[in-house]
Amino acid sequence: MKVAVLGAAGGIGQALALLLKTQLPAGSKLSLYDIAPVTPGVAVDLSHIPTDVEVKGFAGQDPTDALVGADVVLMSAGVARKPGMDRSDLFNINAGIVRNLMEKVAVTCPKALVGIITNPVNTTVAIAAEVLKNAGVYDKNRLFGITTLDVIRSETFIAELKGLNVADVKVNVIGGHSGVTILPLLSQVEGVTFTDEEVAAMTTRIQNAGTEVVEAKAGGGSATLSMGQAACRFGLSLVRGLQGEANVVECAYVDGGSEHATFFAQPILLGKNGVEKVLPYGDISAFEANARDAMLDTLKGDIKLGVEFVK
Ligand SMILES: NC(=O)C1=CN([C@@H]2O[C@H](COP(=O)(O)OP(=O)(O)OC[C@H]3O[C@@H](n4cnc5c(N)ncnc54)[C@H](O)[C@@H]3O)[C@@H](O)[C@H]2O)C=CC1
Ligand SMILES: O=C([O-])CC(=O)C(=O)O
Repeated sequence: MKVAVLGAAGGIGQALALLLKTQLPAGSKLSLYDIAPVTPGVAVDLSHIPTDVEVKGFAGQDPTDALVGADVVLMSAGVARKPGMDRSDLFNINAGIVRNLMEKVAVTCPKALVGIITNPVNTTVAIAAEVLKNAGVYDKNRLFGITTLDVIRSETFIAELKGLNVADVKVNVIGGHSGVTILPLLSQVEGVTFTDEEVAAMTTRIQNAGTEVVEAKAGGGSATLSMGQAACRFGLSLVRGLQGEANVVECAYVDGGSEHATFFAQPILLGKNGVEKVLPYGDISAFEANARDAMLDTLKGDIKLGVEFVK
């Protein structure tokens, strides 16, 4: 199994690479790419950790060498938010970065499962899809916007509020990955009841959790360590699916035939070809149905921006 991380010298990339070096199945290969010249050194550093995962690092303008033979590509290349910015403010720089990297993915490892971390995810995933379509290699089951950070935040915050063991808390987060498009389905969390006030406050906290980190880091970037953990969880789930493990389910932002929008985050069953099955997200409360319907214009606008950028 070969996993490539693009943007590997950054805050997320280094945390993710460390977690993958220690958690990928024995015999895996980890390929690190970033434009930053330090990247081969990051790989040498990691290679001194005694696990059976071979690490190689690549720097420079061309990711091709890092992508050859990749089964999974996780992309966090790009710029991060500073206080006062919205995720959509990253579009101007990150749209071109994602397009250029995806053009290389399309040529070098068109069958790889690709997980996009780079913001604004609602838009960058649409960009990635258009690039793959233009290259004639698009498979909607192999492209994912990684929204796992919204899931792990939800699990953490709910466990804290309700005094639960976080390992027992499971929650689906649907929609997209910014502001009102992030919708945790609190009504489905087993063994927990929330007052209306708690639902409103918890939903807002989860939607604003990225900003919480951006403000706390005071100009030093956005979530990197929790995102490293989230991307590792999702990347390992992709690998487990590829290896034929049964019942691997994650929420992700996919082109899954949703009635709501071309791309929509919801639970998916992962398998040997990526998305095995898009799962229904189940019954939701009136509050959640309202929030879902209210987000759709924003989400569709974000997607359109990505499609038009490539056209
Ligand atoms: N999906 C999600 O839930 C989350 C997404 N993010 C996003 O992830 C992205 C990365 O965040 P950080 O790692 O904190 O940023 P960072 O600035 O620490 O790292 C980004 C890395 O990308 C590299 N890079 C820039 N252009 C590149 C190119 N053309 N090819 C290869 N590498 C390139 C930079 O050299 C840098 O090492 C941001 O867009 C951020 O908004 C952040 C947190 C959560
Ligand atoms: O908020 C940001 O800019 C980074 C991000 O996507 C998150 O932490 O959820």
